[in-house]
Amino acid sequence: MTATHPDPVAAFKEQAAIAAAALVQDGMAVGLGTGSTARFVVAELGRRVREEGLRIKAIPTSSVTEKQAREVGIPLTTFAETPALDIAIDGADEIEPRTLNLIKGLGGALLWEKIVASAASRFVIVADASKYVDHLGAHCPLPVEVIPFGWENAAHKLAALGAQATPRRQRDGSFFLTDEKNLILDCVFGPIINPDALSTALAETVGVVEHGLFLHMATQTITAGPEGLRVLEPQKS
Ligand SMILES: O=C[C@H](O)[C@H](O)[C@H](O)COP(=O)(O)O
Repeated sequence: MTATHPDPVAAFKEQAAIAAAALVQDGMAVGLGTGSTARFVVAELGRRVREEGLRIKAIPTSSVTEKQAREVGIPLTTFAETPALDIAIDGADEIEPRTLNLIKGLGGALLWEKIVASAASRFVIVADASKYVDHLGAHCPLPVEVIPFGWENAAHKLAALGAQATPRRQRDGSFFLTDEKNLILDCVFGPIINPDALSTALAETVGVVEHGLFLHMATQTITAGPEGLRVLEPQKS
């Protein structure tokens, strides 16, 4: 299958997605990511299930992806049935190319995404080449999922860590709610020089359920851009 999308950035996403979907083999348990790039992965895996008889079972990372997976005919499983996954394939908002540390969650699915990624032997990221940055936080806010009760208190604590924290809202002004009915605080930290320290501080913040720093998790990134496909693995420090 080759990428066909008329929009060039979407075509790069589709190209990366098709290359990553080719890593999935018969019998695998697969984590299905969320977002505009992961959407192409789910579409391609669905095509392989229908046209090539690929036998897989999958766990989706959001209700949106679950709906798409059902529509394209991918059999779903649960962690009760399948506690470990062979591979998870997902998008990213920012990628640090040396470590493959990531920011994820601009689509609001970071909590289920991190659970699924942590259950997978291989965590493959698909993206267009514009997602590479020198330092995480350079362009994107860091999404932080917090429980609704006392979210202002959590925002205050995040401000003390250096963030400008804004609750994500929908077009009608109401709060955006995650699949777990939590809120997202979009936190502008600027370039994050020590992501490990920030990750630890966020994990210790009461009221924070999870955050969008995915550190030391990605085993491979597959990106596509004007220079073609690029496959990276984390460099040993
Ligand atoms: O919550 C959303 C996810 O982390 C997405 O995988 C991420 O935002 C990348 O999405 P996209 O492929 O649409 O840029």
